[in-house]
Amino acid sequence: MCEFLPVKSIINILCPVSPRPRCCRMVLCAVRRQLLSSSSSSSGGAWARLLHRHSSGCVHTNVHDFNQDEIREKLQAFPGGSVDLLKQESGVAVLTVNNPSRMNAFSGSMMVDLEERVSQLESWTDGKGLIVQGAAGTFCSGSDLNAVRAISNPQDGMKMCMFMQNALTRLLRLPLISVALVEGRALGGGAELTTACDFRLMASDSVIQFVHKHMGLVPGWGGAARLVRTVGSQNALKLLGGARKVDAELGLQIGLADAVLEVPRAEEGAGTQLQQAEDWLSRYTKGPAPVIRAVKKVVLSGRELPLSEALRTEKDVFGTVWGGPANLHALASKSKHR
Ligand SMILES: CCCC(=O)SCCNC(=O)CCNC(=O)[C@H](O)C(C)(C)COP(=O)(O)OP(=O)(O)OC[C@H]1O[C@@H](n2cnc3c(N)ncnc32)[C@H](O)[C@@H]1OP(=O)(O)O
Repeated sequence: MCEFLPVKSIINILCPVSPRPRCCRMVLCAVRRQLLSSSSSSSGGAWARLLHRHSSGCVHTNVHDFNQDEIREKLQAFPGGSVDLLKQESGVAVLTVNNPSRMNAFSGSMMVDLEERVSQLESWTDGKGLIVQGAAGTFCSGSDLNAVRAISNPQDGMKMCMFMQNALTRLLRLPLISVALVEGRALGGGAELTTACDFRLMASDSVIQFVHKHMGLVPGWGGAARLVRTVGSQNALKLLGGARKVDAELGLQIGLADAVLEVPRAEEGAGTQLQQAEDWLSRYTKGPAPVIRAVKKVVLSGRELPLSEALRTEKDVFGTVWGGPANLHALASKSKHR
């Protein structure tokens, strides 16, 4: 995955017309000089990265041959199932991977659906939280093996991989606090999907398993990189190298699971697992959206950026809430934190 946009591409974004007017050429020369001279400094790099993200919203645009539209068209040739989004007034949305006849395996069109739903969530300014679940009591059995067989050539495999890395990276970077509600099985790409959420809640009888090794593969949707950051490299090596089944107990022990949900028993009044997930998440999504979103942004920048850049981002995000309505209200109410 490339983080930096080449200087040439930045220049093209700033002035896409050709031939460029003389006045434009002079300004662009100065910009190019500045970018090249500061490319080794963190501020130049940060600026280039920022431009890159803002210009495309896409993680892979600077990788040779990555053409989102072309890949979308290819993926649409493998239809079936859907990825559904329900935005609720509470500010918590529910994203459902829905292909129950194949244990919620991802068809090609579902990959395209997923990317579209992520785009919708990116522009949902009132959002605070997200629950990702599978339909009909099981999470997701990875990519649809019928589609995998049909696109088993390396070129198409790479394209699918980049498409899903892009969609899942954007999912994790949403300014929403996200949780994967794992019921039944999360296998292969399904296990990778759980790592694209901030938290994982496992039903007591559920299993997360990176079965890639058994398929002669390694994760390709960004799941290995995220798994290492979540459970550490030793545990990640065990889970990937042994294709080890992670039940709820092991999940809690290694930090892959954040909580285990009760088996719902109507007579005892335990809510459905979705209701339990909403209750669990509510401790983090209680409060005004700008504050919750700011929390996610500072944690995200702390996780992804070098310290100097993370500190700068933290300052910028702080500036968006300092003196804001929630801050002024708290000051006026002289709240005590006992
Ligand atoms: C970079 C991404 C890498 C990947 O994700 S590779 C894919 C990894 N996933 C797998 O290999 C899952 C293979 N499936 C299984 O192990 C089992 O089906 C599974 C999920 C444990 C469920 O077992 P059972 O409860 O016994 O149910 P079952 O096998 O009869 O499955 C019910 C129907 O679902 C289908 N299914 C399950 N997983 C699928 C998949 N990934 N792609 C396509 N179809 C899939 C399965 O073929 C069966 O369909 P049918 O009833 O025979 O028509």
